[in-house]
Amino acid sequence: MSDDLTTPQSQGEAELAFEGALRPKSLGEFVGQSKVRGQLQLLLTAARMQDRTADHILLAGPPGLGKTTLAMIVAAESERPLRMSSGPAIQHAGDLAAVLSSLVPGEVLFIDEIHRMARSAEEMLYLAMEDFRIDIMVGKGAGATSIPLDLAPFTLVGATTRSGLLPNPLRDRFGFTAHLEFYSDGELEQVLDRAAVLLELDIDRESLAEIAGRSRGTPRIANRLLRRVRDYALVHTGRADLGAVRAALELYDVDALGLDRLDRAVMQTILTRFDGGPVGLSTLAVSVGEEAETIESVVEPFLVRIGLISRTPRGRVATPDAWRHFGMAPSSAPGTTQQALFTDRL
Ligand SMILES: Nc1ncnc2c1ncn2[C@@H]1O[C@H](COP(=O)(O)OP(=O)(O)OP(=O)(O)O)[C@@H](O)[C@H]1O
Repeated sequence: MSDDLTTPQSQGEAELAFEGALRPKSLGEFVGQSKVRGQLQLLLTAARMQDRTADHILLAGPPGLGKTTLAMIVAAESERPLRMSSGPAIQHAGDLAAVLSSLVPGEVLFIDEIHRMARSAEEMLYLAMEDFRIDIMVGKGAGATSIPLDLAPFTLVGATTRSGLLPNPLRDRFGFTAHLEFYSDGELEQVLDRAAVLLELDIDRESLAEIAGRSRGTPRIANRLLRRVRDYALVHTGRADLGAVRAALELYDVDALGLDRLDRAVMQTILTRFDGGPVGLSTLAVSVGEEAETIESVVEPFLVRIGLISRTPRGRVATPDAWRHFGMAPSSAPGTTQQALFTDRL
């Protein structure tokens, strides 16, 4: 993926430090997702009242909506230590055994991108989640034996952008699955307001609303756009007002709907090369030179959500709103789309 300002994935050390400073530390500070907050609050309170570890929790949803933040909050609210790992870091059952066997009682284990864990580790995790026990294989072939190892009780918090890829036996072992939704503009305004206070940035409500409207329902993107607006105000205008917001976001190619370069490339491909679709995911990915997974988990949910494309059994189709947004008329016969009419409105 490119280094676009609107990429919902986190980008590098500087952003990690910035995000760390802005992360809400408790459920009370966490903006939006009120249903999930209520569900988590109940689960954690019940566990605390019975002095036991909370049930395992699966956090599902697109990147940048607060899964890591919620895992940290689960540990903080339960007053337990937190261990962080990720699916790509667990490529063998042994990697997982090393983590699990070193957990202290009650620890919260966060596994980000849990759908990318090795299959052999997944199987080890089933037993660990259910019985707090693993079987360690020693030796190979006919002489191999398995040695049972008891684990300290722990709470697993798994995060995934692709819950559909998790095998059922793993999904079933989570006591609770939280489905995180994109944030409303009003909720993003609250996220931005809180961030502006923490960054000591003087910015008016109208400007916050403008940034919120271009943030693709994603707090990570909202905070990142705010940072660029802060830079713009510092270098050019001296104040973070509506003019600075519009100029900064135009400079970074973020349009009025929050579409970025990749979104526009996808839409242009569907509209102009495939006459509005339907077009299959892999064809689309090849046409725009991007991985199918990125299109499916990042670009498409947003474009569907704002009503520019719809998914049909035969592929992705541009909606009438998409033709309108891009100032184009749908063609009546395939291959005759009037590309000359194309104006990529900002
Ligand atoms: N509900 C929220 N209220 C305030 N800030 C939030 C909220 N959710 C997320 N953020 C902010 O957005 C940023 C990204 O959040 P986080 O890292 O938790 O997302 P994520 O879903 O784990 O993303 P990824 O899947 O890429 O790991 C953080 O800086 C965090 O402070």
